Order: sequence, then C-alpha cells, then structure tokens
Amino acid sequence: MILFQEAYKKVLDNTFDFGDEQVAILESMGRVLAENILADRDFPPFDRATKDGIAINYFAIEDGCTRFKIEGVAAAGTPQQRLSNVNNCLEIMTGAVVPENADSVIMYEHLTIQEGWATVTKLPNKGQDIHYQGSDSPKGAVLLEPGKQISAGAINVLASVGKSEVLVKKLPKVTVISTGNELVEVHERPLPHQIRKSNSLSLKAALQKQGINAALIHLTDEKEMISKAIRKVMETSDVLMLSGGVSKGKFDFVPEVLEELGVEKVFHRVAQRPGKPFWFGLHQESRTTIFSFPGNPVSTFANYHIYFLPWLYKALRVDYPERKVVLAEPIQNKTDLTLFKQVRTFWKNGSLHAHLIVENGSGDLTSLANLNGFIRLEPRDGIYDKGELVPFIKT
Ligand SMILES: Nc1nc2c(c(=O)[nH]1)N[C@H]1C(S)=C(S)[C@@H](COP(=O)(O)OP(=O)(O)OC[C@H]3O[C@@H](n4cnc5c(N)ncnc54)[C@H](O)[C@@H]3O)O[C@H]1N2
Ligand code: MOO
Ligand SMILES: [Mg+2]
Repeated sequence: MILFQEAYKKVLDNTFDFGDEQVAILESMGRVLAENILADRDFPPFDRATKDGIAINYFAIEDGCTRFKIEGVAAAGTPQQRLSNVNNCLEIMTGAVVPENADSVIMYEHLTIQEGWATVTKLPNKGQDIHYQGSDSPKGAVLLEPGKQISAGAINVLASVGKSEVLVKKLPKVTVISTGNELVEVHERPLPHQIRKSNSLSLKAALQKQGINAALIHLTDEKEMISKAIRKVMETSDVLMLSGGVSKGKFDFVPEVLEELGVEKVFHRVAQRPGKPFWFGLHQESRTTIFSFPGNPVSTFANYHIYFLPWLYKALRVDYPERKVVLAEPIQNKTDLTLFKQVRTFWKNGSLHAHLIVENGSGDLTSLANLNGFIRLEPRDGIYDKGELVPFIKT
C-alpha cells in the first residue's frame, strides 16, 4: 500500500500524448486547441460605424456647419461610399463602412432629421463613433494559442477568421468494463440478491462531460472471460477503466488477470478512503493505461475525479485547477488514511464553503445524488476547524 501523494504523483508521471486531429468548428467546443489561430485580416476589417446616425467630415463642423444635406444611406453589408461634398452627410448604420472622406459619426439621438436635411443638436468630437480598421488586432496577430480550451467565446473568434475546421488535441479512446455476477441492466428488474449496474453508466456520463464517448462492457466474474475481454480492449483503447473485482474477494480476478496479461503494475492499494484497493498500471505494448477502480460506487466515482481527471488534463496539457473550499463545520481525520469526504458547496461572502454530506460509507450510492465534490483530509492529530481552507475535488 502506498500513500495518496505518492499514488497521485505516479499517476501523473504516466501520461502520454494522444496526438492531434481536425474537427468541425462546433465539434471543437470544450476541446484543447492544437494550433495558432491568426487574424486572417485586420479586425475590424474596415473603419466601421458604431452608431446609427450620419457620417460627416469634421471639417464642416470646424467651418461652423451644423446642418447637412443627406446624400444617401450607408447600410451594413454594402461597399464603401464617398461623400461627394464634404458639407453633406450620409446616413449610416452600425456596422457599415465609414464613407471615404467622412471621419466622424453622429448618432440619431443628437440630430433632427427633416426633409432630407440633418441638423446637429449636440456638437460631435472629431473621429467619434468609429471602430477603426485593425484597432482590435492587425492581420497576422495571434488570437488563440495552442493549449487553450475552446469556449463559446473562442468559437466566435474561430468563426470570424474562417476556421470551419480546427486542429485540436485528440481525446483518449476509453473503454469502461464493469464486473460482477450480481449486476443487471438498468431496465431490468433485479432479483432480491441482485442490483442494477450503475458505476459504468456514471463513469460514461462523467466521461461524456469531457467529450469522451466511452465504450461500455459488462463481464461476469469468470477469470477466462475477463482475461479475453481485457486483452481485446487493450488492442484498441488508450484507457481501460475498470470498476469492481479489484479487492481481496474470491471472485476479484482483475489484478491477477492484468498481471498475467503483462500489464505493468504501477501500484495496487492506496492509503485512502474511499477507493483504497485502486489498481493502476500500464500495458507498454499496446500503450494502454489501466485505471482499475474499486467497485463500491463512491470509490469508483471518487477515484475517477481524484486521479483520472488530473491525468487527462495533464495528458492534454491543460492546467488542472487546484481548488480549495472553506469548511462549514469542524471535522477530524484521526485515521492513518487520506480521507475524501463527500460535500455540498455553497457561496458565502464571495468564498466557496463546504458542508459535509450525511452518508453511509462507500457502498452508499444514494449520497451521490447530493454531492458536488470531495474534500481531502490528510491524517491529523488535531481538528480541522470550521473556516479552515481544505483541498476540494469538484465532481
Ligand atoms: N478482505 C477485504 N475485503 C475488502 C477490502 C479489503 O481491503 N479487504 N476492501 C474493501 C473496499 S475498501 C472496497 S472499495 C471493496 C472493493 O471491491 P471490488 O473492487 O473488489 O469490487 P466488487 O467486489 O466487485 O464489488 C464491491 C461492491 O461494489 C458493487 N459494485 C461493483 N460494481 C458495480 C457497478 N458497476 N455498479 C454498481 N455497484 C457495483 C458490488 O455489488 C459490491 O457491493 O472491497 C472491500 N472488501
Ligand atoms: O475504499 Mo473502499 O473504497 O472504502 O469502500
Ligand atoms: Mg470484491
């Protein structure tokens, strides 16, 4: 058995690059950018009116003119026009190209318009209400850099520079295997000694949140079958995630099968609760990373967030946020294990506080309906006081 910090470090020391791929712009949402995104033209690409009103040449104002003959209308989406006389004006709409030899825009609220003439009711400043060509970013400027997680805001930028396809980091191919004779499908009615399998669906849903579409396989507790299935899955998956069959029971075949298949055991068992019998290893030949989580529902769920998510982020070269929360009540950890306690957080005076969830151990899956994270408590003789900051793993 190894300490939590040691296990965590070993997991993070064993990441690898999954490569890059081109995806359609909308598919890139939430993915990690793998290329520089450059401005393909000046932003904005022309001097653009920022108000609906008239475009004038300020020379006329300096000359004492406050009444302008309207030559026409410049709408957004029409080519640049030209004032034929600098004492005239063009009506102009937000987003339209400022006419040649106009240099200022006056909004309708500062004008009266009558019979083809605009009269200024509030004198403008020279150059006002124009968004100048290239003033946001000049052509060729780097707008987004590799490593950035693509947000809806970034999609706006990608679309503006014409990136209908985007180069992103590839996500790992993940297969989730659940094991257990007692488990039946969600739509089935369990016999009194059976339960519905829930861990694999919960893992699949959590992976879905990361953009990963995991394959699901369920196996009964038969060693030969487990061995065959794992061998096959390792050929095609980057990650094999198992739930159950990893402890000391007569039917917990997973650790011996993995070792028989030549998977290098990095560690088995961590001084933590829940999730103690966690088995982590690598199959060098197929380049598969194996996260074999203990079957108790809270153990599988906790270890996915404690280990797999930081591992994934590191593999994708994205910073994993180190979060902390304020304890809303005192708590102890007089054990010799790192404890992960289920919490529900709430905002108070601008900081995130955590309430402990009443639960009945790592087999109590009903508590999973209420938590939104775990706090991490290292062993300590004294108390963790109310108001203390402790590490928080968001779920
Ligand atoms: N002698 C010992 N016994 C146990 C130890 C130990 O150290 N010595 N560790 C305990 C701890 S801690 C855990 S956690 C569990 C881990 O068990 P396994 O990984 O071997 O998992 P199973 O035996 O297959 O199942 C345990 C439990 O979880 C339920 N389960 C399993 N898979 C699913 C699923 N997909 N959906 C829902 N529920 C699932 C299963 O029915 C069992 O109730 O071992 C302790 N024992
Ligand atoms: O570690 Mo087990 O995961 O406590 O139930
Ligand atoms: Mg077991």
